[in-house]
Amino acid sequence: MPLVAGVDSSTQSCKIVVRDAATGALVRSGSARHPDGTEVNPGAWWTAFQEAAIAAGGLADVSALAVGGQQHGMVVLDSEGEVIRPALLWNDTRSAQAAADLIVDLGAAAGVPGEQAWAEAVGTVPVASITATKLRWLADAEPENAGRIAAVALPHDWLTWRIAGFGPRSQGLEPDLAALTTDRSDASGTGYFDAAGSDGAGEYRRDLLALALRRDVADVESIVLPRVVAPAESAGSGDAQVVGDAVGGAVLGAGAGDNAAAALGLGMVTGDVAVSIGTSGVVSAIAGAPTSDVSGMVTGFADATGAYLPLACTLNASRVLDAARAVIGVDHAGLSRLALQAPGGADGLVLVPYLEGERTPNRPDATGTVHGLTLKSSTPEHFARAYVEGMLCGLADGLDALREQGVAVERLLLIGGGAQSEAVRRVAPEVFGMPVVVPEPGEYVADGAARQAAWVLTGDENPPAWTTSSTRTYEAEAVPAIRQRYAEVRDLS
Ligand SMILES: Nc1ncnc2c1ncn2[C@@H]1O[C@H](COP(=O)(O)OP(=O)(O)O)[C@@H](O)[C@H]1O
Ligand SMILES: O=C(CO)[C@@H](O)[C@H](O)COP(=O)(O)O
Repeated sequence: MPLVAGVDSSTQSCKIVVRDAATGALVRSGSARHPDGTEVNPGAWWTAFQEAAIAAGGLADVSALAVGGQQHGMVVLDSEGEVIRPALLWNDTRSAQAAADLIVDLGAAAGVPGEQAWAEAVGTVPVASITATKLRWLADAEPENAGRIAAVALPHDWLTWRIAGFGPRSQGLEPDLAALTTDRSDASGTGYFDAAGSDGAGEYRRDLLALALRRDVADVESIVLPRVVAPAESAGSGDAQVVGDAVGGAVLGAGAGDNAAAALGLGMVTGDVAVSIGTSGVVSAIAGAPTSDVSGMVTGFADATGAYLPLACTLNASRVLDAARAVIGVDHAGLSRLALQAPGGADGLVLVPYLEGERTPNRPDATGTVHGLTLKSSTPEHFARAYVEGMLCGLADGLDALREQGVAVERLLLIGGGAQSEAVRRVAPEVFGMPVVVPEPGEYVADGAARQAAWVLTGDENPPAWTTSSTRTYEAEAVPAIRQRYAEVRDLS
């Protein structure tokens, strides 16, 4: 019975699950940390992948493997396969001005408001997270580096390429840029890929790549963009020489952006909405048709099966809880306990959680603020509660934005590292105003990648019907005052 591996190369770590291809049963798993920071040398992802593979008991017996990864990161390669500069990650906000400039530029060219022009072109109004804005930043701030670009890839594309045995010539590897692959879900987050184009298969918009790099279209024709591999198509095979016996010639799946992979791992269907509390806070849903939100709150990405994945993403999620732990001096369990000891609404204490600036809404220079502090609310319990509520209010705004785009919201699934917090699980229904379903703790991005790998093995029309994990539903009376108070102060700072 063949085994498959799924990889989640996420912001904070690399996680690998090995599952039975037929049933989806978990066989073993491993993980390794990524370095901190919003600018990372991709070599660190490769190192972490190898460490995670060893922690997972090796991958020599695995028949297929696919990589889910943090979206949007800009990996620029020269003609020798060298990474030109460290990758700028999705949560790096230095390209905020570039995003604003690109909106103006496309609007001027199209003769309509820039937000409309982008929403119509690729379903997404650029913010600093989007890859195209990072390329514009590179063209402006580091023109010499921009001039050396031979290929642009995303984190999961680059890692798949390395696993397939390609890499920089300086390391004795074959720098075959034409062997770079991606998938429609991750490509849809670049800002230069129209997921709905070419009858829904998606197509690159080289004119937008050229706009980002301040060049003519003819000048970017030679830049290699990864080949977009179809959902159940093979992207090649792992090269044993590169990773010893770690990958052993496994068939490679296309891989996916992490949120699309999570949807596949959860077995999401229309009406399901995932609320993921990782480094990013993500509210996403499967949709049969593309969205184009000119407000920019919802990005019109693609899923990993050929459908769409409208999504609202905040910069401030699990790390808000980490920050609260640091401020109060407690561990995860302690923070949860304290938060649940304070009343709903924390007696008017509100945290606006823009600790890293914010992306949804687009406020890259914002900071976090605390409002309504009184003698009564000056307790660790109230602060713990305010941090949990503030983080969830940011996600509830994203959920509203999805509803405004006509997305059906029938079931909320709470996942990601932060969903392990009992306080988050219990406060979430009060804030969202509906029950939340918590699947058993797991690596749903890596699971989705594993399911994709199994799908490549079968070659069937649909992914294998793996049993989904058991869930627990958290119900509570809605506490509308939490969001009302948050809305009053959200835009004050
Ligand atoms: N029990 C817990 N309660 C709250 N947060 C937690 C808990 N366990 C882990 N986390 C947080 O989850 C985050 C990692 O989640 P993860 O989904 O793996 O993130 P990413 O995919 O962005 O790397 C960390 O910020 C960590 O502090
Ligand atoms: O930017 C987005 C989605 O648009 C983020 O969701 C990244 O894909 C990073 O994910 P995590 O590592 O936080 O899970």
